[in-house]
Amino acid sequence: MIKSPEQVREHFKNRRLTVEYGDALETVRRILHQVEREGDAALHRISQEIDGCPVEEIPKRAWREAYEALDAGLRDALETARERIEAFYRREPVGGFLEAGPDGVLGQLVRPLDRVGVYVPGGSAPLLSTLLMTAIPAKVAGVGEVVLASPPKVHPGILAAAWVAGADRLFAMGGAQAIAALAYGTETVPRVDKIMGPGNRYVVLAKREVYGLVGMEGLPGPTETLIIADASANPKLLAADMLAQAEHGPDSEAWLFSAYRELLERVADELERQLSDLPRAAIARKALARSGLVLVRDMEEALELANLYAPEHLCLSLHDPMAVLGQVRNAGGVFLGEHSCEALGDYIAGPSHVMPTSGTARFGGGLALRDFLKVIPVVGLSQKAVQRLAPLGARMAREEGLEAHARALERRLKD
Ligand SMILES: NC(=O)c1ccc[n+]([C@@H]2O[C@H](COP(=O)([O-])OP(=O)(O)OC[C@H]3O[C@@H](n4cnc5c(N)ncnc54)[C@H](O)[C@@H]3O)[C@@H](O)[C@H]2O)c1
Ligand SMILES: N[C@H](CO)Cc1c[nH]c[nH+]1
Ligand SMILES: [Zn+2]
Repeated sequence: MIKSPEQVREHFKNRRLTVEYGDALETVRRILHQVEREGDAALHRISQEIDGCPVEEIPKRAWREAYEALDAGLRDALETARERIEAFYRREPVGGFLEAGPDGVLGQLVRPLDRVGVYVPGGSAPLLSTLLMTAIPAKVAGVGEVVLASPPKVHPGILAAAWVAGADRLFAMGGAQAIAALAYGTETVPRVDKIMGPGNRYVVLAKREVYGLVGMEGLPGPTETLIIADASANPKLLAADMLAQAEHGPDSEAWLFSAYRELLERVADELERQLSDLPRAAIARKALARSGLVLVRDMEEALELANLYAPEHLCLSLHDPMAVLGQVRNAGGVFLGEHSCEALGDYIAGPSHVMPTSGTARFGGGLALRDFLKVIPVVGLSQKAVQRLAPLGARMAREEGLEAHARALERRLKD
């Protein structure tokens, strides 16, 4: 069960979108094409075929009723999560600038997106936390309209979370057909400017296919975690944290790297013990079979492999995690110390749990306020600056063979 660094290095080097496996892409393209061409008729038909019912919009009245029916414990949890997520994103620095200098005015306007679609997974579990973790930052950013999509039958917890997050509309639709509806628009579903949120292979592949027609924050897919542990770590907590991500789906991954063989052996035993009464044990076992325990030489090798893998979650279950934080280059999010576990990040720590997977943390980060904003540069040069800069621009234009550009610049020059 314990793997060597050599066994995993090649796998890590060749990592690609997990979602590409199988024939899902063909299915996704067919669904996208049908919804683009036929609108609502195809959307309802496909939803009926795959998810057993047509698409419907769920009115806000039903969200409020679901919220009012919550037990006090869940209501408190959702409200506390909302406060913490909001407070976190209010701290993100995103301001533009407009500065008058010797050359006139230069700056950047920062504007929220008009309409954003948020996909809330609901296939294997109703991820109401994902709704909060995506719709709340959208609202903090000032997005005009937040349109939610989640597979039918929508769980009451998702309706309540929509109410807590202050979203605008909610459609019971899932998978590639939901992404198609949000990207192309139909008679009933409004076309959005950007689609945010994670999902399974159908959702991720559909997002990738419609990129360009709409924006997106990235391609967050099946969850993954990589823990680096030293001798100070508690095997029971390590096993619990691995299982917390492995239970998401058979295509999830949960890795533990340590230079302490005895610790890995104790975690292996502990995994078996904890799996014995875990409701989603069968799913978790499949995920663990794709990942597992790795005996590394030392901390340096652990960090080198972690940066190569670029995990969604990097958990530093170390006596002194701050000592190695500076060496982390590729990760969706970092969790410091065994108490700051990833499951806290999933629900209530503050930062969104929507993070890059399948190695996309090499070039993308966790969901941020700026994902909901556009930056618009502003140019307002003075006459004096134009006299100095236009000849230089004209010279560059002629080098590019663009005479009209050069002349447009030279017409600004005063004798
Ligand atoms: N990276 C992150 O930030 C993050 C956060 C939360 C969840 N996740 C991941 O999101 C994923 C959620 O997946 P899920 O399946 O539970 O929910 P989902 O809502 O993403 O997918 C369910 C939908 O998939 C479609 N579908 C299923 N089988 C199909 C088939 N054979 N053909 C066509 N369409 C099909 C159906 O329309 C269904 O409604 C999990 O892998 C989880 O790990 C990631
Ligand atoms: N770990 C998942 C992906 O980051 C998010 C999640 C939602 N609910 C529980 N967990
Ligand atoms: Zn999780």
